[in-house]
Order: sequence, then C-alpha cells, then structure tokens
Amino acid sequence: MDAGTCLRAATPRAGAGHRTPQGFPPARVPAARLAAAQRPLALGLDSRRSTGPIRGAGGLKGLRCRKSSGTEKVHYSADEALILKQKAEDVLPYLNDRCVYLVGMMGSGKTTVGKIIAEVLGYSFFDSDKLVEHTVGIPSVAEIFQVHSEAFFRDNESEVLRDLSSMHRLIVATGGGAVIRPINWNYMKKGLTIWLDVPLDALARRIAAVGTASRPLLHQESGDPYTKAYAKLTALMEKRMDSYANADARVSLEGTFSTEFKTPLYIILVFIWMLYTTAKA
Ligand SMILES: Nc1ncnc2c1ncn2[C@@H]1O[C@H](COP(=O)(O)OP(=O)(O)OP(=O)(O)O)[C@@H](O)[C@H]1O
Ligand SMILES: O=C(O)C1=C[C@@H](O)[C@@H](O)[C@H](O)C1
Repeated sequence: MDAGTCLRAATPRAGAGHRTPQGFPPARVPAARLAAAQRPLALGLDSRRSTGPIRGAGGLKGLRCRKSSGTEKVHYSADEALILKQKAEDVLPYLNDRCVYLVGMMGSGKTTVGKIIAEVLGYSFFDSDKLVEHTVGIPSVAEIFQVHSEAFFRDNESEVLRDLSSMHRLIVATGGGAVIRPINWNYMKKGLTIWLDVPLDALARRIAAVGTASRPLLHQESGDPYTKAYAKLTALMEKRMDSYANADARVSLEGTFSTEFKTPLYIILVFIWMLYTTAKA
C-alpha cells in the first residue's frame, strides 16, 4: 500500500488551513527511505533517559517516567535521524516549552508515538494512566476500575492532568477517555493537543492481538476478541468523536495495517509537521 495514500495529517475542524512550512517534507516519505533502517542510531526509547526532574511538578513532584517496562529501541538510518533532528530543531522554538498532549482512542499509538516524539524533542514522556496508577497506588487501570469505579479513576485522571498542566516540556499520552470531561480540556489546552485518529478496524486488531485484560472498557470474558473490541470501540467512538475533535490538530491514519507503519518514522514526521503548524499558528 502506498504510504502517501494511507496517512495524512489534518486539522480537526474544516478550513483551519494549515500550510506546509518551508523546508518540511510533504506529508509523504518514500517507502524506500522508511525501509532503509540500516544503521541503528542513538534514538533509543529508553524511558530511563527521559526521567530528568521536571519543572513545576506540583502534586506529581518527584515522579519520574515509569511507563516502559524496559528499553525499546527504534532504529533509524543516519539519514532518517538527521531529518528528525532537523525537524525537531525547527519545531522547538515554536513550542516554547509547552506540553504536548496526545489524545485518541485506546490503542491509537499515543504511547508508542509519544515516547519517540519525546526522545526526538528532548522532552520528558508521561502516560496519564500510569500516573493515575501511581497516585492511587494500584498497579493497573483495570484493577482501579474493579476495586473502585470508573468515576474514581476519572477523578484521579483529572487531578493528574491538572498537575501536569503546570509543568513544561512534556509529551503526555492521555487515557483514551480523558477527552470526555470538559475540565480536562481546560488543563490540556494550556499546551498543545494532538488527536491520533486511527480507524476502528486497525484499533480492534491491535487490541485483539494483545488481549483486552488491561482495557476494562473493552474487556469481555468470552467471544471473539476482535469482533467484541470492534463493537465496543464503535460505540465509544460515537460518543467521543466530538470531544476528540476539540484537539488543536488531528493526525489521521488510514490503512495502518500496511507493514510500513510498523516503522513509525513517517508518523513521527507527520506529527512533528503538525506540531510545527499548530505551535506556529
Ligand atoms: N502505527 C502502528 N502500527 C501498528 N501497530 C501500532 C502502531 N502504533 C502502535 N501500535 C501498536 O498498537 C498497540 C497500542 O499502542 P499504544 O500502547 O502506543 O497505544 P495507546 O494509544 O497508548 O493505547 P492506550 O490508550 O490503550 O494505552 C501496541 O501494541 C503498539 O505496538
Ligand atoms: O478509553 C478509555 O476510556 C480508557 C482508555 C485507557 O487509556 C484507560 O484510561 C482506561 O482503560 C479508559
């Protein structure tokens, strides 16, 4: 499948009119380049390297990024890394130390993409689900839902977002449902918000592949995981579509099951481009 037809960057509202900034690649990277990850390069996603003290930590003071269970390396060729570095340098002055919040449905890649973006920009990465687990003292969102309730989880999620909103230079992967509470938008709008919009079909496949146990809103005891996840995601998306559309920008992924998308370079480039246009606006 042609990458250029599968992935496009778009603004959530029609007519916002983002222009391609000078020097940025068109929203298309040759497949050959994507496949050319020959020389592994120092763009590792090591969560332990993104853990420096953060400014204005408020209620989350002293907390460090704990999302990853280990070191995940994403290998780029030297050419690709250079492109990313240059694009990051273009974006940073416009970000002006603001936080970037990634919003989107469960499985849309907020964590995967967020860690890479943080690495590229030299920002710290946080996952709001993990922060809720940390503050509540229960190791999984599923257990928080079980022991307490969804409402309890949402209250804590709002508190986490409030605390994060006083900080700087963070990439935050938000929980899939963080968008449903208007107060959370008050917090997130202190930074930039990007909606990672992935077709439900791709989401259901990804989620079915890893199981639904960690995602309480999708969990079911029996039945085909893909079919059930797809049905539940569809219902959730119907309720949330307008909320996601509050984001400052939308990155839309179509036909994501092409193997090309296992290499996130293209997505990252589009993200950086969206950040550039949004931050500059
Ligand atoms: N572009 C992609 N192509 C294929 N698989 C992907 C892509 N991005 C992420 N994935 C896979 O999809 C799954 C979900 O990704 P990830 O955890 O980053 O999503 P998320 O939005 O943070 O989810 P949640 O909100 O449920 O925590 C993971 O197994 C990840 O490897
Ligand atoms: O979409 C949702 O409502 C959720 C997504 C996850 O990230 C968790 O925040 C939780 O499982 C709820």
